[in-house]
Amino acid sequence: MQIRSTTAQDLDVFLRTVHTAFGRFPETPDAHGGGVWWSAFEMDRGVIAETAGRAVGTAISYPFELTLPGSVLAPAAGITSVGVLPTHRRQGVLTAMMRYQLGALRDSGEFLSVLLATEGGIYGRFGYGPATYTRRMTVQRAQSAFRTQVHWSAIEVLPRSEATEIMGEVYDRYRRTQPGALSRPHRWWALGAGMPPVAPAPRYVAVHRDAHGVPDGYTTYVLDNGTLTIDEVITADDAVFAALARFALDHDLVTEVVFKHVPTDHPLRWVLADFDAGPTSGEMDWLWVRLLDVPRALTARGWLTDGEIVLDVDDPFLGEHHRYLLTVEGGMAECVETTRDPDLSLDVRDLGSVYLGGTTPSTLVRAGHVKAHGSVVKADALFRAERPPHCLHWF
Ligand SMILES: CC(=O)SCCNC(=O)CCNC(=O)[C@H](O)C(C)(C)COP(=O)(O)OP(=O)(O)OC[C@H]1O[C@@H](n2cnc3c(N)ncnc32)[C@H](O)[C@@H]1OP(=O)(O)O
Repeated sequence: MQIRSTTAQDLDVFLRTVHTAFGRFPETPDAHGGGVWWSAFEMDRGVIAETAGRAVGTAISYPFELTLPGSVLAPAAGITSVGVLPTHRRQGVLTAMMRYQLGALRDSGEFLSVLLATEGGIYGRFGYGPATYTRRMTVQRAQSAFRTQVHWSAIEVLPRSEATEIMGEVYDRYRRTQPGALSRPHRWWALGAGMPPVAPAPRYVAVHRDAHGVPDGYTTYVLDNGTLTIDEVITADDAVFAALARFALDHDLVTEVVFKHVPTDHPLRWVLADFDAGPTSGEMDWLWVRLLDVPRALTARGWLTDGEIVLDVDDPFLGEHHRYLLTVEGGMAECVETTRDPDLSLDVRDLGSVYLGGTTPSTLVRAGHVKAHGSVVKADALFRAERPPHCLHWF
């Protein structure tokens, strides 16, 4: 078997192979080559596995910016379209592609990689840990009174085709403040790549404007048989979120509103007068994080609490084991190798899970994955983020 990087000439064979791996026929792109989930690929970022000159496996990465705690923007390679032909599975093709791809990313200076996993059992062995979570919230309109009245007069409903630029701008402001959020490059919006609501699927877009008429929030939704389903509410302002939620809940012909993606501990539940009016369900992992360079990743993120901690980090896939002293002062961290006794011994995949603050080290200690050599209270306080990380981007 051979693994090689792809070029623009490989697009057809890449798509044929990945569609066969997923058992799906490709959709037809629009006249400009866009409108399908893969249209924003950069083909020089892909890999193909071949046996006897025939493609049997694929993977590619997007050059994202990931928002870290402390509103720090960091480059992150978003791996996607991982597929191995049904006839070639469980023979180490994915393992070989991962080794090639993670090695190439490290060589090019990347220190973080992210992905969305189709199955929870695949990526831990490669050093990825689940790091953001999402769930749905369903509010019955009849029970939807807010504790404090909210007005939404500054909202306008636009056709999807007229809202692309506004959505791109509002999304970009939002994602800079939300730990766990990913950039959506202009090319991605322009080509209508991805999945609904960003792909040109039938959706309405409600845009909220501030006192100067500048868009500061939007929501994309569709109403079917009394259920108004909201794909995403995008704003950096919680009051605007409440206004857009009220708009949806005040919509005629609606019996319930389903917010498809809300982060853990979102204030919407508390905005409702009746706490039980916003039950949540369908909690799932979303973004998985892999640290490719532990000191660079740890010193890149912002920190809310001063302190120091010694981490003994095992990386079985890359065959590495290092002990680091992390010292945080004034929100900035230093990270150096040390021989001091560790506070925590952990696998790099578990470090990926706590990195954005979405999972506490103590949860993983209680799960038996992470070993604490003493109290874990300090580690929990250190890794906390300003708010639970959340990612809405599908790729
Ligand atoms: C980021 C993304 O793109 S997610 C998309 C992932 N792709 C898919 O779901 C498409 C359908 N599935 C596939 O194409 C393939 O089955 C893949 C890509 C998931 C796995 O490819 P393979 O070449 O079979 O993996 P490989 O042989 O390298 O397996 C490595 C190890 O992972 C395990 N593994 C592989 N797939 C799975 C799985 N779905 N669930 C649990 N374990 C798995 C294997 O058992 C093996 O374990 P071992 O080392 O203990 O023997």
